[in-house]
Amino acid sequence: METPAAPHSPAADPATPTPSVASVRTATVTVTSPDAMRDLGRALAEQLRPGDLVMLTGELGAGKTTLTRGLGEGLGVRGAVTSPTFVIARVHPHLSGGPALVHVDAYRLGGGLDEMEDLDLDVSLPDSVVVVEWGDGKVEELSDDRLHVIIDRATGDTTDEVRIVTLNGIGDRWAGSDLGSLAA
Ligand SMILES: Nc1ncnc2c1ncn2[C@@H]1O[C@H](COP(=O)(O)OP(=O)(O)OP(=O)(O)O)[C@@H](O)[C@H]1O
Ligand SMILES: [Mg+2]
Repeated sequence: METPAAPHSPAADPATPTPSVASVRTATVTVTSPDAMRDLGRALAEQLRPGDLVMLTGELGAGKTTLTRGLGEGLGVRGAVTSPTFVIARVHPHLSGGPALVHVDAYRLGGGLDEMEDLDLDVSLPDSVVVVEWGDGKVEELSDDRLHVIIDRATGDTTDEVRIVTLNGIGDRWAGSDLGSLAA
């Protein structure tokens, strides 16, 4: 991954400062196919680290699981990511010592945090990347910091495959993040 030039870089002209991408903590990406959604997941995985919470918001069939599939591929975890409909959470261990992916379908999780901890997942959440579908209003308390990903179908879309994906990094964790690079 490219490192942005330091502010004092001799190459930078002080008269025409370029805005620092490091401060971007929100981004909007237009995704035009399921494959592109997967690619976005792979790219996003490069920015994730152990302890991160990713909350996915979007209607039925928006593409939450498709994005998570790309995340799993990008992270390098075991097992294909599928819809966790019949289990509340599925753990995908990392293949070579990195963070596991914990994929949660919070739809039937009534109480939120307490139940999540009661699931007895046999994995340490601070050492994992936790991705939650249908978690709005239920899992925010798991962490002060979270990446909220909102997937909307484009209105008036004729192909029915266009999605507008908005990423909002919330909390100190995301303050210096480079989400803007995902929109490139
Ligand atoms: N741009 C796109 N991104 C993602 N999926 C798309 C896109 N265009 C079409 N699709 C299709 O929409 C469906 C998305 O399914 P997916 O399981 O990822 O949605 P979901 O948001 O997880 O749904 P659920 O709420 O049921 O869990 C797939 O059938 C996929 O092929
Ligand atoms: Mg899903």
